[in-house]
Amino acid sequence: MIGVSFSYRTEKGVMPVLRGVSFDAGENQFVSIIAPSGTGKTTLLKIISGLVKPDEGRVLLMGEEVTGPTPLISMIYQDFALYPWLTAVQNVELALLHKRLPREERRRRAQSMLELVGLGGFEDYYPREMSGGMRQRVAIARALVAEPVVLLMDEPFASLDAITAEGLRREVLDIVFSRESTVKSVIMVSHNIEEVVELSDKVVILGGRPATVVAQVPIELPRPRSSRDPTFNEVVDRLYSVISTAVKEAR
Ligand SMILES: Nc1ncnc2c1ncn2[C@@H]1O[C@H](COP(=O)(O)OP(=O)(O)OP(=O)(O)O)[C@@H](O)[C@H]1O
Repeated sequence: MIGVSFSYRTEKGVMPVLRGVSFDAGENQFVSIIAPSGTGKTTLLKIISGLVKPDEGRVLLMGEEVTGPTPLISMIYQDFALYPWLTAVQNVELALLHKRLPREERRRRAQSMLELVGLGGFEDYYPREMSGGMRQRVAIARALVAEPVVLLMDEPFASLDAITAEGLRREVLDIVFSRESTVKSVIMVSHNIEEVVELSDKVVILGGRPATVVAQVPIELPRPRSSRDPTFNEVVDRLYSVISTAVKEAR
């Protein structure tokens, strides 16, 4: 559960960014956050992950307050954030260093996560030898191997070409909610309304300055979802109109 307010303090003064932003991400729920650029989505993810402290309010994870970075919350970034001088398996192993496991066990867990994301056989590839889609799969494996309860994703498909993004989107739910994954909730920031409808159980719309939650919209389409389905497009159109009305009113 999240309920926070936050301002940046710079030499230019105090800039309120989030005001009373509050929502829940339940068990087995995929929640998307959608908002105009500069509204504070990335700031909100930093607060949820414990990297930034809210001025007011708190983030509760299974009833416990998040007071700093925790292995229970993993993050995936738009630009993958892999170390170029490490191989795929070494990048994934990095997320296990805090666990003080024997080296072989670390390697075994990293390898099995790479298999889960479809990269079995590519363990020794360096990021530069992989496509964007493969790099993002490594980042997903690295996020999952830490055994998080919550997975945060900051525009995870935005750097991928359309076809690669479509393929990875189709698989991502099966991967993050698979038996091998410990993830219970996913919170994704996205600008892409079709993507949000394809993946989400709930959409949280932020708007205004400072940003507040202007609407929360459940997406109740059966899965698997296809953008070629007319009811899918009706939901997309409805969400577009909710977003434009709500964001306009919040200005
Ligand atoms: N470290 C910082 N110091 C001061 N102001 C900041 C800092 N980081 C972000 N901001 C400001 O806070 C506001 C929210 O930024 P944030 O990056 O969270 O928005 P966003 O919704 O993720 O944007 P985008 O969609 O463009 O990525 C912006 O006006 C930005 O200029």
